[in-house]
Amino acid sequence: MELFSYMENYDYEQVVVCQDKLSGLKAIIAIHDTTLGPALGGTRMWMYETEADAFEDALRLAKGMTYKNAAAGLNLGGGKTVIIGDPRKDKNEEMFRAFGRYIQGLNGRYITAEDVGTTVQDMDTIYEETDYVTGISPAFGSSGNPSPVTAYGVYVGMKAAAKEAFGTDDLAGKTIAVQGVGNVAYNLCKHLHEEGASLIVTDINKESVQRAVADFNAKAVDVNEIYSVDCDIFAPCALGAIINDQTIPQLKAKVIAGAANNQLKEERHGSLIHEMGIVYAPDYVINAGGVINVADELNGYNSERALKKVEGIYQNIEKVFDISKRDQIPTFKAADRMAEERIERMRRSRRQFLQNGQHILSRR
Ligand SMILES: NC(=O)C1=CN([C@@H]2O[C@H](COP(=O)(O)OP(=O)(O)OC[C@H]3O[C@@H](n4cnc5c(N)ncnc54)[C@H](O)[C@@H]3O)[C@@H](O)[C@H]2O)C=CC1
Ligand SMILES: CC(C)CC(=O)C(=O)O
Repeated sequence: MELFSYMENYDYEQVVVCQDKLSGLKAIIAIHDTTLGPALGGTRMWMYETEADAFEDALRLAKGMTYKNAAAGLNLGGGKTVIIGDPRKDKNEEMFRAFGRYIQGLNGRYITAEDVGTTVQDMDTIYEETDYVTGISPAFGSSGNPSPVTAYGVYVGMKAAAKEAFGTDDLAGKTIAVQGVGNVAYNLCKHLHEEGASLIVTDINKESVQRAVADFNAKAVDVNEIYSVDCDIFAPCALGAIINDQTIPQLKAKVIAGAANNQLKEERHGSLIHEMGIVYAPDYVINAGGVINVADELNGYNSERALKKVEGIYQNIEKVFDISKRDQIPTFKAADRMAEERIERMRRSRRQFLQNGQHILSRR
């Protein structure tokens, strides 16, 4: 990847590469755009096969956060971090404390939280070194693990997508195929099971599958079967780029509505599923519950206020469908249009987020 031409092409502000030999920290902080405010996005820890894969994931995720925060009506820009390593065996306290010092050095331009492979405990460790972290333990007056709230947002967004596809937002009796039953999707399955939906699940982690089968009477399938099972709704809740040339021909679902970031491998795949008549709930609109929840910490966390805003994902998904039909464009483009119009309106009045005065999260 030619990093500078990629950054120039997609308007990235900053990429910070961090290493700490003692702890083994290898992190890439990507800040895409801070027109709306400080960049907020989670920290993902994953066993990337190559450094190029890690850079690509960080950059794609960071841009996704710009659009997610804009579309959710937040005064936040987009950024994300990836840490290269196995979250099950490479973590140590020094790693996250060193990472926290790198974040503190950005002086509030980037605020982190959880994502795949990181936990509330990791955020608490980061909090030892920097103010610019959210999703930390409620003991600190914070919002805790964002995953259950993300799951609730995906649940209400999925209901809006079902109404568009089936004429009703009642999910009772619907068959939903869930890819990846981790933090978010386990909580999503709880909501769906309680509403009377039938669940088909898969995961590379067998224990996660067994838990979903036991708790929600889910049917388990192999990871490669999930795309072709007979279902009404496909819910991608694992990693990105899974809507692609290999998987699209297998799909039987009428709706795609899931938590995973960057579900479309390329934009053309969003156009392809639109032409096939599949109702696609854009990933960064439907999965914004987590960031809406942690963003509420910037005003002094109030769970009731945050959840009320998360429920608005239902109307936000409906707004995307309205734009798609009005302008005759795929839903992923309608979501981009909604986000870009908000950013442009704000860009006319200010440029990058610069730290002036006391940052609300600043304790030092
Ligand atoms: N945690 C949150 O609040 C938010 C998460 N997201 C996105 O939602 C997705 C899930 O996030 P979490 O639940 O937090 O992560 P997680 O790591 O708890 O769950 C992901 C699950 O997917 C499984 N998985 C990975 N590759 C797979 C594959 N090829 N096939 C089947 N399963 C596979 C993993 O084993 C894991 O159980 C990610 O894309 C994340 O970026 C988006 C917004 C907020
Ligand atoms: C609070 C975080 C989970 C936000 C984030 O990184 C995301 O929505 O992907």
